[in-house]
Amino acid sequence: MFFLQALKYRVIMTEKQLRGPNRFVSEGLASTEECKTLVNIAKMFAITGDGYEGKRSPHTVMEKFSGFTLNRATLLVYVGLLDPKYLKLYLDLTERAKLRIQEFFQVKKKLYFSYTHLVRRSPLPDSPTNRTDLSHPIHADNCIVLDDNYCKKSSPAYTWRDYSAIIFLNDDFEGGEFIFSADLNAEEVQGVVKPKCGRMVAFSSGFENLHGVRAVTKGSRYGIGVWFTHDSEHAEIERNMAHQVLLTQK
Ligand SMILES: O=C(O)CCC(=O)C(=O)O
Ligand SMILES: [Fe+2]
Repeated sequence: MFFLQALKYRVIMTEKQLRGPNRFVSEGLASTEECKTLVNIAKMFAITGDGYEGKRSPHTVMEKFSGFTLNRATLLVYVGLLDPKYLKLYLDLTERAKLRIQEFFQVKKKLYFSYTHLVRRSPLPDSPTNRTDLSHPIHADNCIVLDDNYCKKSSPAYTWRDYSAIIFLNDDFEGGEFIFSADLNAEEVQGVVKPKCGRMVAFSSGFENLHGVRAVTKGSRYGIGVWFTHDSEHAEIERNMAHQVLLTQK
């Protein structure tokens, strides 16, 4: 059902256009049908703060963040509230992302999923459309940026993350561009990625890849964040559970 449209996967931006190391943007990872399906599922099941320790607005007070974690998708299938084909699609799409990342970066060492998170970002009703804050301030994914020259690789940062990716699912909203920046204030933006169904931005998770998200000023932005690690201790156990649950559904 999900492969009605042949996918033409291709890398559209690399280090040169994005002006920094270990980063790329690709298209055609997901079909229109697949994006629509996942957006609809998220509309039904995303919960405020899911995957953000319950916080409604973890990155800016101007927006509401709702999540649909792999964990909850699995649970919903387990209790019979979600058709297993949707969990399978969630797994398949993110698996495709992993293969493409391994291919592009020529990853030789074993790579594990570490965390998978479908997120909706929506402006709160009273937030102005001309706001200048970011939906997600500039940060690195595996260390805490203390200043423009130093990133501390210690808790509460997810220090084990080696590669990061965002799979975008829609474009019917305003703002919400993903940006790579040379500095914490987004004064020197190196690359701008406009979300769109099937587009993916992927990069190594360290200080070399400072990034953030511009304010979402209208509508809702849906994307799946996927993080990978070489450290088996931090492999996503929810993914194994999801596969186990799918086996019992046959
Ligand atoms: O949603 C995005 O485009 C980026 C999110 C992000 O950088 C993060 O969650 O660490
Ligand atoms: Fe990030």
